Amino acid sequence: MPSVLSSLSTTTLHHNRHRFSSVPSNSPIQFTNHRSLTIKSSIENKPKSKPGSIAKNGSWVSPDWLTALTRSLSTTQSDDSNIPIANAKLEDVSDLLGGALFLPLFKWMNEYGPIYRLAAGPRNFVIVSDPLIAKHVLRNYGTKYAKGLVAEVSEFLFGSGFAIAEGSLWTARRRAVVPSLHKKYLSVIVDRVFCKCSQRFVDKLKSLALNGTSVNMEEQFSQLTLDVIGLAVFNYNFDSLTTDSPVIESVYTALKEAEARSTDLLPYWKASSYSYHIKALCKIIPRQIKAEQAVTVIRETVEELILKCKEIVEKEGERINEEDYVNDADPSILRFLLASREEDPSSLMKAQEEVDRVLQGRRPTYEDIKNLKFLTRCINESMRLYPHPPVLIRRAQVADELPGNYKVNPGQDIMISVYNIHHSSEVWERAEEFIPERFGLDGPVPNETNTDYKFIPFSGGPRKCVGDQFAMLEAIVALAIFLQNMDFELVPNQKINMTTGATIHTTNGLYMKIRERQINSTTMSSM
Ligand code: HEM
Repeated sequence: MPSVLSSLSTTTLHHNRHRFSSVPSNSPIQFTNHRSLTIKSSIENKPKSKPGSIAKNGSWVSPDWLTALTRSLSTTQSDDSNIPIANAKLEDVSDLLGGALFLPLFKWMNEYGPIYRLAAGPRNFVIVSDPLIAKHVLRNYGTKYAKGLVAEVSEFLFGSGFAIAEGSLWTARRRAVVPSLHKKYLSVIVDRVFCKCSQRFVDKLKSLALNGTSVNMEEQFSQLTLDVIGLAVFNYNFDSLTTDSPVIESVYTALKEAEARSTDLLPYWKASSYSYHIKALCKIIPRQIKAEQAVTVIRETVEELILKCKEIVEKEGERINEEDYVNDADPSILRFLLASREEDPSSLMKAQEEVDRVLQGRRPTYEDIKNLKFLTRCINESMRLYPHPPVLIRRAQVADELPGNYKVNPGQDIMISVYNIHHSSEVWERAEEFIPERFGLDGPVPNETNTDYKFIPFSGGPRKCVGDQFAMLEAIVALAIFLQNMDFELVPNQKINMTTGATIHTTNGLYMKIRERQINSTTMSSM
């Protein structure tokens, strides 16, 4: 584990490289049957507290100022929770506030175990890195747990939108949206939307390849995603592949603001709803000005889309509820898969061979997807290593006892670190390595149920992502068409730092040299 810790402390993907390799037949990570995976479990493991760093029942030794603050806030309550308290250091906290939120959480998991308490600003969070505790919390949404803090800090962006709504409003919206993402709809948009947008995407890349310039692939994939969601959900052509769109930057800014609000020492933005003076203050604070401008761009775009959509629907004589639209897609599964390309050309070659064999040079159809098994596992494995969002947030509604005999009080904020669960060596063999075969090519596509919450990129329980099939199909089609048409290599010596704005992305982009691929048609047909 020390090597993992040291590589993470650099907070760069560049240093945190994965060695790709295949799983030997005697590996403990195998499908035992077609329904479930056998993977090491972690719940039996007791917290690995360092001697002297924390005392039993949460009293602290050598607390930093933030830990001390938590203590002062909670001294009135007796802590019989059994949950160890992480000793937050100033340097860790600056990482937490300005950089990639999930990296210090991983560091503390290795010090304090699969559950610990952490002070962040005036709040304290219980950080969960164990699949069974995550399962308990996520599945008990609606009875024992709510979204809580997520709704509070994102209200400025989403209003009472679907993703953060609670109670009967959420139930009604979920019931309305889920049926619209059914198989028939998905099979139609594979050709009409995913293939169409991906083809435009590679056509643009081919022209960029002629210039020989380095291409920021993160930006290109973000534009592809925006085009897909515009066309699929709103029947609207953003055409952001050929014209600049301010929406992507605005979404990043707004999500970063939501994340910052969850750990702000002084939640002054909250007071703006009742104090004129503080409201005025928000108008001159640069971070708030930027956030407000971003939200305006997003609102105007969404309003324009809804108007267009209404026109279309009214022509077709149907009614539509404007708040039932969502856009949660993010292409990082693609870009991080590509980032790993340099480290094991054999995985890339295997994926490219599969694409050539299955597609024989044509565009993918819905029926082809189930045969692109290795490509799908590469995406699953990328989502294990780079889950976005890397943390899920819930708030306890009642007193509860978590698996492992940990107690939480009503109102307790909980962060489920998906990143920690996915990177834990207690949960996964060779957790830091990129091994697409770990999921087994002939078994089911991994999800929270068949891995018992060890693999939860789309969350689990009642608030699980409704767009998981949509997102997977989009990624498979886009990547298949990309690999079919292009060869690429990372621009050497670039530092690829991770950051978060609710989801994982890079700080300065991800640059690649790309060129059009020459496919030998005789080789292809002989496969
Ligand atoms: C790779 C892409 C995606 C990932 C990793 C992802 C991940 C997630 C996760 C983790 C949640 C649950 C958050 C929680 O439990 O608190 C979620 C919720 C949601 N996602 Fe996705 N998502 C993706 C793409 C999409 C797409 C394409 C759509 C729509 C077509 C979508 C629609 C939604 C909606 C509506 C919710 C809220 C569900 C609810 O609260 O009941 N997502 N997503």
